[in-house]
Amino acid sequence: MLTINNLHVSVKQKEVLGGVNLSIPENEVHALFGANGSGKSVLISTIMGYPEYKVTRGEILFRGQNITELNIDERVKLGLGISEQRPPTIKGVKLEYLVNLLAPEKMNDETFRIKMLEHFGMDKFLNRNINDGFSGGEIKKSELFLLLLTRPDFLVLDEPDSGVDPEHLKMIGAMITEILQKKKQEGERCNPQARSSGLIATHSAEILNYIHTDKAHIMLDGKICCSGNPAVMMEQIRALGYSYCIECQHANQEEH
Ligand SMILES: Nc1ncnc2c1ncn2[C@@H]1O[C@H](COP(=O)(O)OP(=O)(O)OP(=O)(O)O)[C@@H](O)[C@H]1O
Repeated sequence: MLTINNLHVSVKQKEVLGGVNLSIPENEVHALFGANGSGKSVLISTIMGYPEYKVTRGEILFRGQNITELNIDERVKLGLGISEQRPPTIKGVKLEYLVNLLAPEKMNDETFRIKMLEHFGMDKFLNRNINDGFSGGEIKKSELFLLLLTRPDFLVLDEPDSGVDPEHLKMIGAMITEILQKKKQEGERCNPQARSSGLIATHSAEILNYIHTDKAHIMLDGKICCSGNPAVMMEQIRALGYSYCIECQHANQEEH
């Protein structure tokens, strides 16, 4: 569904991604690990088309279409959606305004109001400016809530578990699972196996206790250096740290 070929990205004339290759098939959710500054957020921002990140080489394909040169809004219309690591505070714009803009019919839908607004505790935030004075966990919830309204076909999440306590983590996991539920087409029977695809950057991998991920990748110095089973990889990172990835990569380079 998403294919990235030899992606090189610069910011302020400095190369920060140096040849990323990644492929995420339909119905799969992948995890992205990597030390601080390894390039996870840059990769995610480039997938979404944030203009400060300049693609100098390579391409991003979404469902076979080259989206490398498309604007953010064009990518969103094609079905990409993001929850940012540090979303902005928007003073003067109430959350309710965005909800009405994105999905006006939902506000009059009783099932939605009970299931989504009350269950996820979002009703009390509707009347507040977006993210203004929200706690870290509340910001994550509010981002995911907006994604729940649009249910993108491909979800990009930048550290949805950072700064979230264990109880809220469970709720964040439930929200992500709900977003990933494939939109049911009219007349189509619900297939619980069918879900949207996604890429989740995480340090702690705590969120992966609540969401099934099919594969994980480790970023090192602006490249994906390793891919494999998410649980096994996280166990190795916990035991050996990212310095082991550096040693492993050096050993591989010498071998070749
Ligand atoms: N706007 C920017 N201006 C200058 N450098 C940037 C900018 N955005 C990213 N970088 C640099 O790109 C590199 C990768 O940053 P990135 O935010 O992708 O790391 P990360 O893997 O997400 O780290 P963390 O886990 O700490 O969030 C870093 O060296 C960072 O300083």
